[in-house]
Amino acid sequence: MEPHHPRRAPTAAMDLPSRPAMSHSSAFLLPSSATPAASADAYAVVVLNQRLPRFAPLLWDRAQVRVCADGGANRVFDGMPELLPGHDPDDVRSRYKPDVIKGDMDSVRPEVKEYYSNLGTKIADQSHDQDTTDLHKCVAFITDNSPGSDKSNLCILVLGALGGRFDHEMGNINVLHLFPNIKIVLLSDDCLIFLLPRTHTHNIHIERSVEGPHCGLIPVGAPSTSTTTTGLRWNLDNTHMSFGGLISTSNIVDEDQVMVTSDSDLIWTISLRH
Ligand SMILES: Nc1ncnc2c1ncn2[C@@H]1O[C@H](COP(=O)(O)OP(=O)(O)OP(=O)(O)O)[C@@H](O)[C@H]1O
Ligand SMILES: Cc1ncc(C[n+]2csc(CCO)c2C)c(N)n1
Repeated sequence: MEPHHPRRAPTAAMDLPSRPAMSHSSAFLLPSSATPAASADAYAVVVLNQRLPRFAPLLWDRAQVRVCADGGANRVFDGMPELLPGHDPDDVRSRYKPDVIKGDMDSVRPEVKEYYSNLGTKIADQSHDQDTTDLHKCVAFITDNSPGSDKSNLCILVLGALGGRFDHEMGNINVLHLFPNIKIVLLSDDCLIFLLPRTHTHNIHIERSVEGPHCGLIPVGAPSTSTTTTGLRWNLDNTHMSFGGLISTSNIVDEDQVMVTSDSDLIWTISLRH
């Protein structure tokens, strides 16, 4: 094959109508010393009721808005001093003050609620709504309160979203599908997840110092008739994916840039390095 020829004729890509590109990067996880301009993009942090990931203080420090989902406030109250040994626990608590505690308020401890309320945190009790999860309520709050109609620059980082109770995990993944136009990243100590809406072709920049190599591409909401990728060890080429058939788990990123195009919304997941 002559050097300037493409490695493969673009038959698969032509089956999918062309769509605008969307870029993704996990630069928000880089330490301050290595932070490129891209990670300076504004983001909100939501803390859920699970053990705080080790990078919680870093993400909290750089966030524009900090929201605790109900019992997530207990995790900040107890967990931030634990993650910052050598600092005075009282100083840490007063410094890591949520802007809002939101949810049905059956998990936040009364003394925690009172402590933050006295510091000026807004307490939004939504115990009347037993049909939406606390994360759903928090994301709706953030989108409703972010200025302008164009939410494409808004990013929401959700801490403690994975691992633990499977019903909660699935509820958290459902929130990605409920807000397909908002960039929401679910995080744990071990991996991250976000949605790749079918409306776009996706360029995922891999931050190799903090993420990879294990990854997956999963059609949670609906089967995909055609998904095409580049940059993976096991690429898809106009491939059908469904539960009960093929889904891409235990894949590996082989390049710094992964491209994904699909006719269905897909979940992208990648391991985080310790
Ligand atoms: N074990 C978990 N795994 C994943 N996410 C969780 C887990 N526990 C809580 N969360 C998330 O944190 C949010 C707040 O948790 P909290 O325990 O306050 O909720 P809750 O509504 O009281 O839950 P439930 O009544 O079902 O126990 C939940 O809506 C969920 O998004
Ligand atoms: C079909 C159906 N299943 C479960 C619930 C319960 N539920 C869903 S979200 C939520 C609030 C949790 O903070 C609760 C209690 C429901 N309402 N409808």
